[in-house]
Parts: sequence; structure tokens; C-alpha cells
Amino acid sequence: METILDRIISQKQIEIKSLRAISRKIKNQSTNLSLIEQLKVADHLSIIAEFKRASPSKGDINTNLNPAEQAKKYEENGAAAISVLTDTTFFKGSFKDLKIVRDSVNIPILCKDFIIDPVQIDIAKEHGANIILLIAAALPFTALNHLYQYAKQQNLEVLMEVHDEEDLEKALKIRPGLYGINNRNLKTFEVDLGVTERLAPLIQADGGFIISESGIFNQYDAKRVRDVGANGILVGEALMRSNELSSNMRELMVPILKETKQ
Ligand SMILES: O=P(O)(O)OC[C@@H](O)[C@@H](O)c1c[nH]c2ccccc12
Repeated sequence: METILDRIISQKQIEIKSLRAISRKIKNQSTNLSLIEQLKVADHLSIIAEFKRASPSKGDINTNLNPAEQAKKYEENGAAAISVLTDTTFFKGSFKDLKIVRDSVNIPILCKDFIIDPVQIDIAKEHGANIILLIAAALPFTALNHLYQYAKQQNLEVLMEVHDEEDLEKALKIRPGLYGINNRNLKTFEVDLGVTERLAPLIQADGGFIISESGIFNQYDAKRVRDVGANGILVGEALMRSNELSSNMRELMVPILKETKQ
């Protein structure tokens, strides 16, 4: 049966063709902002705050927010980085949003997309991204490794997303240094923080920073992933819907365990 991930990837293959045709008029905006350097010194859980208008699992989340204003609020309230969804078809995001956020803040930005081709990495960088996401489940090992090496050559950091042991096996061979454990299964949309509890110790044994992604809403969720060694959390829906962003973000920044520091 065709999963949502299969559908997203087939759509990407179509979009890549037009991305190649985009003239690269935009000046390279990339700066040297580093999430990894921040994670090295953080004493609380770092928040990667996401700008996410909609998603296939939740439908419209908040389509009225202004990306520049929301990004500034994330920065003011202590986000370590901002994630911007650039997929349009399924998430209602765009590279324009990425550029707007880049021009509004001074912290690292993650381009959140389904990357299957180096041209997407070029475009992410041209719009000001410092970090890209690579989803292990979306690619065979050789392609994943190739895109990882390409991004590093472009001076970008890579958040390597894993959801199960099979993904992790591919990721550990690459040793990316920065892992995203997605609590949401991109094939069924099921969310379970137990995924971080299961995979984090396997990553810790090998070394590398850990970001727990998806389904994190409050300090109990934050503590749960912190307790198994997460260095950071990637939070979208909870922050996009929040009416009290400052206090919500503050409650998520729980102190991290000494053993977690690298
Ligand atoms: O809105 P949430 O449940 O806080 O999740 C944020 C983020 O983890 C999620 O948007 C995400 C994680 N990995 C992805 C890959 C593609 C698209 C989206 C995602």
C-alpha cells in the first residue's frame, strides 16, 4: 500500500524538475550560525521551534501567523534554532517563508523538507538555511550518504532523522553527529515518545547529539525525552497553536542531565 511518505516523495520527484529550472538569482544568505556549537554548551533542553502552517496528519494548524513575527518571538523566547517547513503541497510552507525567517532572526535555521536531490540543498542554502534535514526512511543508504556528504561540503549542518532501528542502522554508518529521533511514524502518523526512549540509548552508545522530534507539548513530555538523553526537542504544533508562547517555551527548557553533555 502506498504510504503518505511514498506520496510525498513521488510529488517531490516532480517538483525537483522545476527547482532545477529556477534561476539562482538569490544571493547566498548562509551564515556560519551553528546549532551544534550551541548544543555543546547548553545546560537546558534546546528548542528547535518550528514554523508549521499545516501538515498531512493535522490539516491546518495555524495558517494566519506571520513568519517574520513568529520567528522573532521564537528567538526572543530562547529558541536555539528555528525550523521552517518549505514543502508546499503537504505542509503549506515555502522557500519564501525560509527567506523571510532568515531575514528576521540571528539564530540557525533548519530547512525542513523531503530532500532527495542535491539541488534542494543548494536552494535551501541560497534561502539562508544553516541546517538541513535528511530523512533516513526516505532514501536508500547510498543516496542518504551522498546527500549528507554534499551538505557538509556546502558547510551545512545535517539533522539526520531516524524513526526505527532500520533507519538508525543507515544513520550510524554515516555518523552524522546530530540525530533527530522522530516520534511520529511518517507512514502511519502514529506518535509515540517511546520511540525516543528506545532509540536514544542506541545513539548515545555511539556519540552524537540527539533531538527528539514531534508530539512534544509540555514539560512532562520534555522531561521524558530529557531523561533518556535528548539534548534538544523539535516542536511545531504546540508552539504554532500557543497563546502563551513565552511560558510554554520556558516550561520546555528543562535542565539537561550532566551525562547528556558532550
Ligand atoms: O508539530 P510537532 O508534532 O511538534 O512536530 C514537529 C516536527 O517534529 C515535525 O514537523 C516533523 C518531524 N520530522 C518531519 C519530517 C517532515 C515533515 C515534518 C516533520
